[in-house]
Amino acid sequence: MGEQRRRYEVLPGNHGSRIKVNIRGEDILHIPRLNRGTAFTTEERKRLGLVGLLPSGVTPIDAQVHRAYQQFLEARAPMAKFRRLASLRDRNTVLFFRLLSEHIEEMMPIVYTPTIGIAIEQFSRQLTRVEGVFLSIDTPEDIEEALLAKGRHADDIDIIIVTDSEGILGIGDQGVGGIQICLGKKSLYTAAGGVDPNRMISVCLDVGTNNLGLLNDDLYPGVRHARVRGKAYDDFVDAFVTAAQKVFPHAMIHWEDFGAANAHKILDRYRDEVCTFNDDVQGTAAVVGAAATAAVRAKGERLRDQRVVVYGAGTAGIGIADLLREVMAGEGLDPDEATDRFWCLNSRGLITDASANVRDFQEPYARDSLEVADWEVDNQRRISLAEVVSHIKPTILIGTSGQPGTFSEKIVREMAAHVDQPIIMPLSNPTPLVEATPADILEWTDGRALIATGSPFDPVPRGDVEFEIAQANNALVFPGIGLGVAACRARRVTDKMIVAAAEAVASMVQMSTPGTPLLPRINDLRRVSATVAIAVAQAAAEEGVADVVLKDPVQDVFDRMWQPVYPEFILDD
Ligand SMILES: NC(=O)C1=CN([C@@H]2O[C@H](COP(=O)(O)OP(=O)(O)OC[C@H]3O[C@@H](n4cnc5c(N)ncnc54)[C@H](O)[C@@H]3O)[C@@H](O)[C@H]2O)C=CC1
Ligand SMILES: CC(=O)C(=O)O
Ligand SMILES: [Mg+2]
Repeated sequence: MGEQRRRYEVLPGNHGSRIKVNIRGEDILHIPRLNRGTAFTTEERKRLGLVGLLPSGVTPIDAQVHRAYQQFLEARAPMAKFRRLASLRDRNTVLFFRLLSEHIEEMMPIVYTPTIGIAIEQFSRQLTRVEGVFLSIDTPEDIEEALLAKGRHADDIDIIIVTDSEGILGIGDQGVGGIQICLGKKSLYTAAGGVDPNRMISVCLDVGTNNLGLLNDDLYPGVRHARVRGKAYDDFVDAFVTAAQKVFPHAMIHWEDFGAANAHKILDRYRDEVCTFNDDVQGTAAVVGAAATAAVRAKGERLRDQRVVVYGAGTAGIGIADLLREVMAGEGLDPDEATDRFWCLNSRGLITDASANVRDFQEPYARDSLEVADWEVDNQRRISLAEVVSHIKPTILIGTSGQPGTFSEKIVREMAAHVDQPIIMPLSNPTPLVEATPADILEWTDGRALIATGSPFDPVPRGDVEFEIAQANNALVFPGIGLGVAACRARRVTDKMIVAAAEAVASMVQMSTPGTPLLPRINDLRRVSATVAIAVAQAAAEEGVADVVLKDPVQDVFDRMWQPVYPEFILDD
């Protein structure tokens, strides 16, 4: 097996903080998981052959964190901060995660949305060493070798985060630059969910790109042709899943930012066969399900009584509708009644049974065209959001369209004219793509709206109240789902496990005073993730898909969470 495996081995237990090493000297400083820079004590330097390779002073980790944080602050622009953090991550794993964990609210917008969107767009220009596995559709025979090249054994990997980069956030096709979204998600799996960073790999399926800017850029490092579609694409994905299962049979495959045509299709193709999870479909659904549940509870209502408009009926939007529908069914609605609570729009307006090019996963939500026969259409023959809002008087409005500013003042005021506390969630990322800003929504609703956004927003002061804005981002749930799946060795990720994650998050929300957010705060991510993990593992056991039954779920999940502390080295002779 690979070189890295032989050079060191993370021993089980103790939160991943005992490591057997059989290398000495400079090699240790070059492996981020082993390196601790000037924090190596004098004694360790002697044992590990590091004498003379570092300045003689010994810096405790707290001082290192302080220094790294000052360097972070000195970097002004978000991308400069991003580069600082990426470079630290590539030098010293423990210090990077200690810093990130201690400043998660401040640094998440750098390692994740919105700054990650810029990093992805600038990938070709900013290219440095990137961690990850790149699989090319032009050489599918190399897939297994490439997965093995990471030097990990069958049991070493819990999560494979994979993208084909067609639908990166709301910024579309980004070619191999999409690997950065996998790295951002990977950082959060560890910082929030305590998944050992060595137990994950990031994969980019390079199937070409239809981004003409990239195809015409000499610096673009991906395969230089248009996206391959159809059978060749499906066969490539299949070859990847087969190889991934063979090489890492216990790993959950996390799909990220596939295009609308493939995301639901791939999930449906594999969900009953392998342990697999689509973050945009299921992770987003769980967090929005939690926010919606918390909001209706605060209003003393139930989800089954809501009228829901989904603006942007793609990967995320329909995932959300599917989950809310399942919760409504759990509250006693039959499936048709539950489906009838949704009005979904795509770029062609309201989806009806007369709409063209309706995708399979959207079809259940197509409205009866007779019901809307006398509604007005715009000059492109579409039934617009404004028209839907004025007829339906929705209680919940969800934005997953990637279309900035589309929740206009007129639309929001119209919604608020009929509903006491409208629930409005403009979820599109990164920040510039938000359908409406929280400050505007609060202004247009006289502070009555209950809001959650996909990217972070500052609190909004209004009169005596400061409104904290919930961040309804799948980051609040996917780390806990991955942790829970790994802890109980789940063979599948079922809908009930996703609903359990949503319920776990909703149960942590206390909306006792005006202005409190609809979801737990980002500072609380580690506790949220552990709570989600326990709920997911319990649901997996109830569903009969867990290979390991947790005897003491709290202790078992906590024991599994990797902690950013420098490891004890056990020397191999
Ligand atoms: N907050 C969160 O956790 C998440 C947020 N998102 C965000 O949601 C947005 C969409 O992402 P995906 O669902 O993955 O993309 P997608 O491409 O699968 O779906 C976008 C949908 O929006 C529709 N659309 C486009 N223009 C429209 C218009 N003018 N009016 C109405 N609908 C329109 C498209 O037809 C499509 O159905 C992105 O900005 C993404 O960042 C996605 C996943 C998670
Ligand atoms: C958050 C996320 O997964 C997205 O915007 O695609
Ligand atoms: Mg995504």
